[in-house]
Amino acid sequence: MEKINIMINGLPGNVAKTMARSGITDNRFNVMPFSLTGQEIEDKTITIDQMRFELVKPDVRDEKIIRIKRQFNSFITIDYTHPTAVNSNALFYTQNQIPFVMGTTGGNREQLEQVVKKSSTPAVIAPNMAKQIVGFQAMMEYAANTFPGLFEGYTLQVSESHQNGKADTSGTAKAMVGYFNQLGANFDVNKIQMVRDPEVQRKEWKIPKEHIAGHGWHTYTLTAPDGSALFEFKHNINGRDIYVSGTFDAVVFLMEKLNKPDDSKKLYTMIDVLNRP
Ligand SMILES: NC(=O)C1=CN([C@@H]2O[C@H](COP(=O)(O)OP(=O)(O)OC[C@H]3O[C@@H](n4cnc5c(N)ncnc54)[C@H](OP(=O)(O)O)[C@@H]3O)[C@@H](O)[C@H]2O)C=CC1
Ligand SMILES: O=C(O)C1=N[C@H](C(=O)O)C[C@H](O)C1
Repeated sequence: MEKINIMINGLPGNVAKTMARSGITDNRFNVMPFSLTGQEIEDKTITIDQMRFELVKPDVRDEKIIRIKRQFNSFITIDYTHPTAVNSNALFYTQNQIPFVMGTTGGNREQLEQVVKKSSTPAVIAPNMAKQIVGFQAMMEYAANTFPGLFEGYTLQVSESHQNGKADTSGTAKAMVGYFNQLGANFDVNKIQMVRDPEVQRKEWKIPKEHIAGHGWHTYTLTAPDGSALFEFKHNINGRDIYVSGTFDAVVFLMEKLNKPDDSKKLYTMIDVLNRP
């Protein structure tokens, strides 16, 4: 089978690096030696496992992409950049007809979805690519659609802990709140408790020392009005390796969609990817 060209955007960021390391050794893919990066990055290149990537800043990307597209006439992009870049990057991909997997959280999510829906460019967008978490989301979606109001009157508490540099509230937690609200919880996403203090993470949350710099821990607690019942759901992820497999499945999924050009649907989630036959 022909290798799929992938461009991993967001280097030298943490998740983009994890994707690059795994992509280089995955024989389904040909990792392209370019990565969209932030305007402030000073280095012009970065080397990962002996592969050199040219870092492409926002002010030169319009010109650069013409040359990249000449060199690689078909490719799929993976975006693990910054919440402030989500909407402009999605616009860039759709304008240049580059199918993309958007793992980056934050930005204006409604606008993000609209841009894809109105375009001719397919994309998989999800705040969490860990397949086991996506499976949990699918269960929540089923419950929300099948038993709306099941937790009417219950009080919901949501807390999430991530590495200190994380810029936004957990996108996963926000998505989960959507399901809990369908189940009757009546919770405002602005009430999600964000923990970014390494000392609290180590001492109170007992997050292993070696993962303080890279983790995503989430707890959702539902308490009955009279306190007689409590339901708690947790997903605690150390490191970033778990996101690789789902992201790469999403790339393969998009490639299959591109090979079926009659499909008018353009916007997909990781639940669609998980449901792939
Ligand atoms: N969907 C999922 O499963 C997962 C999603 N994520 C999300 O992925 C995103 C990245 O996370 P992480 O790697 O930890 O973050 P980092 O801050 O480590 O990396 C982000 C990188 O993106 C760069 N960047 C900034 N602006 C742009 C731009 N316009 N175009 C391209 N690159 C840009 C940053 O540069 P600079 O430093 O100059 O700003 C930085 O190098 C976050 O939104 C995070 O929540 C993370 C894990 C899993
Ligand atoms: O920034 C992270 O690290 C993560 N971000 C995603 C989110 O905001 O939900 C997914 C995961 O929690 C890791």
